[in-house]
Amino acid sequence: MARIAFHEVSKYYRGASKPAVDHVSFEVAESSICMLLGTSGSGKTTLLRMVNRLIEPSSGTITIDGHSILEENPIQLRRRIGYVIQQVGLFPHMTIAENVRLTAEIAGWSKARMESRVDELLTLVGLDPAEYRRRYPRQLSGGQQQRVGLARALAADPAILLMDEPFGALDAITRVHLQEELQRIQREMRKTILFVTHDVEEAFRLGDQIAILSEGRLVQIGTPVDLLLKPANEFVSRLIGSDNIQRQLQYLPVSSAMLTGTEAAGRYENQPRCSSEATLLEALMSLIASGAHSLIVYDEQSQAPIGTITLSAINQAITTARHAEAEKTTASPTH
Ligand SMILES: Nc1ncnc2c1ncn2[C@@H]1O[C@H](COP(=O)(O)OP(=O)(O)OP(=O)(O)O)[C@@H](O)[C@H]1O
Repeated sequence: MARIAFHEVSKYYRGASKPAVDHVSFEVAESSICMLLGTSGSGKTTLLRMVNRLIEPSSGTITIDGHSILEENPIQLRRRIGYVIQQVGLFPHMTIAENVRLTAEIAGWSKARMESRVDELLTLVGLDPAEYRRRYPRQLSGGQQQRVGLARALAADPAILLMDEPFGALDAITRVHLQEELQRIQREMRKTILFVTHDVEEAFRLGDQIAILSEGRLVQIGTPVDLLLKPANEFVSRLIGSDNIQRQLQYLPVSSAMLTGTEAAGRYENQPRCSSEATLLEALMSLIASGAHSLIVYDEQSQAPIGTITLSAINQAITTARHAEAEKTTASPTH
């Protein structure tokens, strides 16, 4: 259990003319990933670090499962919250196993349990324990060190993970590998994750929800599809590139372009199939690969046919979204 709720949270740093975080309210559902996305200085890190009380809010409340974190001892609180940062921060004079074990020790695991736990964790993050447990941090690449950072954060089995640009310093290929690893681990572990990034692609790839911040304020929060289909204003639209064709294909569901009823009538015979949960890109690839004029869209749960999808319907959906965006931009030149 770990639902995080922010209620009217603000942070004023001493001497600053504006708040770093300004009356922010939203919730992160249990076992979900919420990405904090925004330009530099928008308050992402400040908001994140208020959850484990490395920074105290000036006003407002933060609750975990309905209980205010301000009423909890900060040390106890941090024991049940994993924290991963870009600089990793491994102890250089300790082996990898010792670095990971330290967190498990703090959490009070028995000695025997700890040994197997370290190996389990290293395996979980894709490092062979036999090869890596005796190495020192300097003998690991940046990506491998970040894997250890994740293992260490998971060592005490926290329900919550706070991640602050953990993959920001890695090259693009390693970053995608680690994002995929995190997705795999999350399918198994179901943590509640708050993840700071300024990389839109990363936010879309990992986020169940994306919270968009600007100048300390929460501008919009929603699923990647919500943001693509209904960006709250031009700032959001520009930030996420809502008119980016590739992004639309990658993230919009088949349902946003599907033909139903009379439009689709008579087309259910002998056509290749496509799941209702597929993306437009997956549908497009199937259309190209099969050479078919259309695909029958099947409901993922009931397996009943619910419509069809064609190349021109996909084109139409994307064109409509782009026109809607262009009209919005013309109507409201400022955000
Ligand atoms: N300790 C501090 N004292 C005073 N001001 C601070 C402090 N830490 C951050 N700030 C200011 O608060 C604002 C928000 O900073 P924060 O680091 O939370 O933003 P961010 O969105 O995480 O930025 P970045 O992506 O560049 O890390 C910035 O204007 C920053 O200068």
